[in-house]
Amino acid sequence: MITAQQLTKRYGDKVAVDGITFSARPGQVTGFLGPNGAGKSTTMRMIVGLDRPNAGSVTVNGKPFAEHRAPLREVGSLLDAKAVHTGRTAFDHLRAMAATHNIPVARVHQVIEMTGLESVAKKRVGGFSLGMGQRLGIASALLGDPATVILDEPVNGLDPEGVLWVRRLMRSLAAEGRTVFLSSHLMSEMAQTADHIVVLGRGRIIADAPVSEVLAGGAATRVRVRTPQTGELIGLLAGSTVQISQVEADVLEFTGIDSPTIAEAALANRILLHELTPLTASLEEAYMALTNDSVEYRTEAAR
Ligand SMILES: Nc1ncnc2c1ncn2[C@@H]1O[C@H](COP(=O)(O)OP(=O)(O)OP(=O)(O)O)[C@@H](O)[C@H]1O
Repeated sequence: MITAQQLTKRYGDKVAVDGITFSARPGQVTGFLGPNGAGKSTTMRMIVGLDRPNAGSVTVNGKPFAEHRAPLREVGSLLDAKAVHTGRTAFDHLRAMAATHNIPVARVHQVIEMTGLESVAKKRVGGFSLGMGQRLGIASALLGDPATVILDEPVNGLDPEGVLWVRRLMRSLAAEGRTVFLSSHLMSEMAQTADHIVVLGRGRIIADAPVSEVLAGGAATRVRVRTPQTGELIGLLAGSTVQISQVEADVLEFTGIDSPTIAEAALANRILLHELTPLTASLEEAYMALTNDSVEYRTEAAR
């Protein structure tokens, strides 16, 4: 369980994390989403005691991270996959970590197997690909068999098979009753992995809800209508709460009105419809709608 209350971090004048309150619960995968610079990494660093909050607090399994006697057994984290001594082999790296916490070597073998690193365990970490580095980072995070797992962008650099593997692993860790907290700037990835998401924008929480709710509430649903009588249908339905855009000569897209209402109005006015399709917003669209005003750096094209 992770519980943050009014958690705040400033760097000089910059407020990186602005009084956020949220929790990540056992048995669930909680996705921590936000555009670049939103404050995700800073929050994660505070959770594991690498950064000190200026105000507020955050606890893991009921205590601040630093107060746990054997933190690796409570919280496993992957914050920077490159922060590994590159001259060591993967096995030696894990064995050295295990030794600091009296974790038996048998567990080192177990996590190597769990993360598919058997064939490279005796190779130097310096020669690892990004994907292997991520696997090693995840192996390190799981070493202490922790109740809470925190991973910053865990699928970064992984190929599609690796992405699928991480997704399944995260689901299985949550199914075992662990708290799984993952960050990403991609909603599409979280949609398939997380039960609950917390969305951050410019250091503040802009959504904290089950994935299904964010999808339903994030963006207005559109309806696509194909009709040879576009002019008549526009004349009939255009109003202050209904927006209509003409997509093709005979295709309109409506927002602010649902498909049964359009069908009934068309029937009553003898307007022929060739197609009537509700277009539910994708999670990606819902996320874009949510974070639209909170992107710190934006390319000209996306403005
Ligand atoms: N050590 C630091 N000194 C000064 N500013 C910092 C420092 N670390 C982070 N920041 C600033 O705080 C804000 C939040 O950064 P953070 O890395 O937490 O965001 P993020 O959501 O993890 O982004 P990304 O997805 O790019 O990793 C950014 O504006 C960043 O420039």
